Amino acid sequence: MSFNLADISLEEKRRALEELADVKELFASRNWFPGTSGNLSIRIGDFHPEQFYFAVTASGKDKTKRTPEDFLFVDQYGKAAEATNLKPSAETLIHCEIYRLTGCGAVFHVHTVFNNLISEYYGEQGAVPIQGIELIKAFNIWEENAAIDIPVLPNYADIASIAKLVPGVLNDQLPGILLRNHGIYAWGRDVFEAKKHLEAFEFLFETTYRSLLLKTLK
Ligand SMILES: CSC[C@@H](O)[C@@H](O)C(=O)COP(=O)(O)O
Ligand SMILES: [Zn+2]
Repeated sequence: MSFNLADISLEEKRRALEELADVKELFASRNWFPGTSGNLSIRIGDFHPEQFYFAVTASGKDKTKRTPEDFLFVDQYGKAAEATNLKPSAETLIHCEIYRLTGCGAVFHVHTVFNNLISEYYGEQGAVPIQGIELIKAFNIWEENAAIDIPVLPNYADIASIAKLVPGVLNDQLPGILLRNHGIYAWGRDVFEAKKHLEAFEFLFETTYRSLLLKTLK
């Protein structure tokens, strides 16, 4: 089995780029890309763990702007799958690993104040424990008073070293991983689901932060 980027219809590629541009614009309006941080991707075409393609944000761009040079297509190794001067996100290998292991359709990464503070607070522990908050249902976990543990990985400078740790912490039930003092990776079947998951994680981080602070006032 082998296929090329050229085998995927222009219509599907155009739709993926438009969806990415729209969600990028929305997240930018929430100040979710401070200082050019963050990266987004959408998978296109067929999926086989050993071969797939996705559109990803180009590295180092001002992600609050909409330009013709915002995205490029890469393969399962994170290498450009077309002739381009653009460089894929420096963190593309983490997207590759998440796609390879989950077969999901979209991966979103943002740096926010709340996800950074919470990742450091629980960094040593290696996971953020959250229980009994309604929005856990956004992850399709419906039991009453459900408890989740959001994994926190060390923020190595070498992205390949972080990517190697992903299989060890991946949990079928939970579409997200924090990098310590860095940000969150959230994913889903498609853009709608990945966005829903990312929003739920951010809500849970903010709630956890504020509730820890409230407890100090007792
Ligand atoms: C400029 S700070 C952010 C980067 O170091 C990185 O963490 C990030 O999220 C964006 O990198 P990029 O290569 O633009 O995808
Ligand atoms: Zn980042």
